[in-house]
Amino acid sequence: MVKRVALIVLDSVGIGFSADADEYGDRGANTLGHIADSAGLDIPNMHEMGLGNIAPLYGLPPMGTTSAAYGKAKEVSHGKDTTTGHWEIAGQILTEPFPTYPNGFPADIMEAFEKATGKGTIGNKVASGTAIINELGDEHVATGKLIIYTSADSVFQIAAHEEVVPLEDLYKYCEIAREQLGVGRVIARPFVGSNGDYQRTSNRHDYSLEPADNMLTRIKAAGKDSIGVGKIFDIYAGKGFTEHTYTKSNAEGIDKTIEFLKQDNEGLIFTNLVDFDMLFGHRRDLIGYRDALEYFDQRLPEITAAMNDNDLLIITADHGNDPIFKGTDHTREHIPILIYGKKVKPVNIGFRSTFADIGTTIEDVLLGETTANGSFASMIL
Ligand SMILES: O=P(O)(O)O[C@H]1O[C@H](CO)[C@@H](O)[C@H]1O
Ligand SMILES: [Mn+2]
Ligand SMILES: [Mn+2]
Repeated sequence: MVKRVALIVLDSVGIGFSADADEYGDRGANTLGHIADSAGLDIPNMHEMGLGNIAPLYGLPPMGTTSAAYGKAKEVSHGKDTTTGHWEIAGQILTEPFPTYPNGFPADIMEAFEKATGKGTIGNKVASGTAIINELGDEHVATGKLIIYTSADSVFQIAAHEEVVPLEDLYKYCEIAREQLGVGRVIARPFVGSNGDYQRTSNRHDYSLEPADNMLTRIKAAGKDSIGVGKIFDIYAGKGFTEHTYTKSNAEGIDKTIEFLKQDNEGLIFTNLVDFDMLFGHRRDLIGYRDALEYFDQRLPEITAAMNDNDLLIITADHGNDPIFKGTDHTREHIPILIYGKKVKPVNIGFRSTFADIGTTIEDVLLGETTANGSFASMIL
């Protein structure tokens, strides 16, 4: 009987564009495939688990026998952002996409925000976060006006210098925007530096819309532990958790996951490792992305060593972010699924028709019931 599941989302680690990728301009994208092909990928642990059995990956040929069950899934929801991907994993499918603003936010939205915060704004366009703080940082420091920007995702991002706008104030302005807007996420983007040379800090904070009832709320309602590690808590707007901890890096996210695994808990430990996406995917940093994957793989044995015999470890992703693809945005891709556990049969769970099969399976094994079809529990246990 499975008492505990550790679910780790490698943020943006997609495994090839999906059939509907054209709708997103993403035909040809393949995050893992292109990294393996262009940079070489030395990840013996995930290879052994069956990563190369899911889809062709250069240098990672399919294994005859794998150490984990493996498969992949496609996204049904309309959207390719973090919130949409995570919500679908937990069982909530978005038929109406969150609104996006490819031409910046309309005047009425900006006026209402300026009025409620009492702050002026600059920017208001689609931008890369590291580029726009260097472009507009000096003006922001001189005038105190908040830098507002968005992307292909449904995001309202507010960048401000930590010494010009205290963090508390920045977070307050984000809360105001959260109340005013229907975007998927409002994101605080604090930075430091001077004279055209600015760097973001790890005090980023995300404000998501509140999800419907999902895997998390049902696990919590059943009296089990529901533990969030990293930005997981924010992605679900804090709904459905019994405990959570923020992290500042993939390394710390892995440390915290191991700490929780060593504790006496029962239920779900749910971790998001965002560096893949934030530091490397959006920056189109192929080598950085490759190195981050190799680092995770090196630490995988520490994670599995901290597991009890009846625990399950599920490694997956939420969308793609191919570091050699055009632009700097997410890519519409399938997600890999690896399921490891002492009692897991190392089978191919196939190509799942929705990310939600992951959450459905977790509810199936932890609660003994599901609210949807799609559990692969009977294949692996
Ligand atoms: O370029 P930066 O600021 O990293 O922003 C990226 O991060 C956002 C949220 O993950 C995405 O929507 C994209 O805009
Ligand atoms: Mn993401
Ligand atoms: Mn992202």
